[in-house]
Order: sequence, then structure tokens, then C-alpha cells
Amino acid sequence: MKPVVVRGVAIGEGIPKICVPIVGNTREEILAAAEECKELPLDVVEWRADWYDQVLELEETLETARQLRTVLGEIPLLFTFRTKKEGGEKAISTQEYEKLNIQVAESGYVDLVDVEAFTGDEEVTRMIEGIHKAGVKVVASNHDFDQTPKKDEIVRRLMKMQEMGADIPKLAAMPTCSRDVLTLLDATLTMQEMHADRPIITMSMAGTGVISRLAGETFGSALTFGAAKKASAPGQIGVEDLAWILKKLHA
Ligand SMILES: O=C1C[C@@](O)(C(=O)O)C[C@@H](O)[C@@H]1O
Repeated sequence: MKPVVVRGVAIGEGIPKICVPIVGNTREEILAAAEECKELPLDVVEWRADWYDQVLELEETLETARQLRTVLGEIPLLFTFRTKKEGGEKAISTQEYEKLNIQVAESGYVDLVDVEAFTGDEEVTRMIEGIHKAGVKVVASNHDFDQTPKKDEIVRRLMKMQEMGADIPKLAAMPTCSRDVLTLLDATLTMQEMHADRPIITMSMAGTGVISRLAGETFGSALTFGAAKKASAPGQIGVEDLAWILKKLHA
């Protein structure tokens, strides 16, 4: 399995990498959060741009991305617009979503772009091509905030993302019981052992699923999300604790 390397960070090798989301509403808040990130034990920063008030004004978004890049220096940056239907803050038309992701990639300020894998095959294929053309990596994603799909279905979705050319397939699911967490972990391990030729990311959300955010090295999830001040999804623990636990488990 080949890791995905961004700005020297090898995702898919060794300890799972830590990603901290930024969820500010204004440019000021976003840049202040980025400043704080510089002091934290993290590998990647995610800009959850769906929280940004001006995200649908492209020029403003590109300017904020530019300033984010300046603040973050060499820290890899993942750009994510999480749509309302997958648990995000704002609804967006498919056309606008496609344009936003490609233009942000072309700006050169970000290293990875999140593409929701079930947006429509044609649109996803075009986005992956456009983002790759800009020299940027694609994290394909799928979120189920109500339930945990069956193991075969989780594997099928991750395989589809891989087949469509995503660099890193990612799936987050909500457990309704502890066994759902086992299902998610089982699917992750099966994917890693039998199907994946690239890193994948999975997580079971909320309190019941926290263990899945810590166990990536054992079961095959290459990156885990931890919170600075404000979490972007249920179940993210503080980044300092996360870094400590991952290090202990590794040792
Ligand atoms: O896809 C994900 C994973 C996530 O939903 C989580 O559960 O940690 C958090 C999101 O910010 C990110 O885009």
C-alpha cells in the first residue's frame, strides 16, 4: 500500500494522522483558528468551508484560502464543503459545488479536496479529474448520520470511491449500538486486507463510536479527526488527548 504524501506528511503509514477541522463563520474566526492550530499536535488542517458565511462568493473564498495558506505555512490543508444532505451547514447546487471544489483546487492554496462520492457519477468523475489536473489530492467521502450500513455496503461504497479514482476513500457512519462500531471496524479491516490499494479513512461517530477514532492503526484507518475548540462532528475528542492516546497505542 502506497501512502499519500502531502507536504511531507505520509497518510497511510505508521501512526494515523491527526486532522483538526476549522469551523469559523468569518474570515477573522477562520484565520484565528488557523493560528491556534500551529500550536497543536496535528498533521493536517481541514477547512470546513460550509461554515464560512461568504463561501458562496468565490472571490472571498479564494482570498480566505490564500490567507489560510499563509498562516498555515507547510501544514497540509484539506478543503471541505460538507453539504447539508451529508450533515453540513449549507445546501449548495451540484453545479456550484463542482465549480467551488475545482476552483479552490486550481488556486493552489489547498493540498486535498473532499468530494462527496455520491453526488452523481458524472459530476464526481469530473471533479476528481479537475482536482487532479490541479495537482491536488482527492478525499472522497460519504456520511451516514442516521445509521451504520451493513458491512458489505460499507465495503462497496469505499471500493466505489477507489474505483472512481479518489486518492483516499472516507466513510463516517452513526452507530445505533456497540455492534455497529464493530461492523464499521470489520469493514475497515476487510477493506484494508482485501481490497484497498490506497489509504482509507473510516469512523463511527458519537460517544459509542469514539473507540473507532483511536483504533485506526489496528484496523486500517489512516487519519482521524480531533477537535481544537469546536468539533465538526459528534464524537471527536480533543486533539491533545487524541495525540497522546495514538502515541501510547502505537508504543
Ligand atoms: O468527513 C469528515 C469526518 C467527520 O465527519 C468526523 O466524523 O470526524 C468530520 C468532518 O469535518 C470531516 O469532513
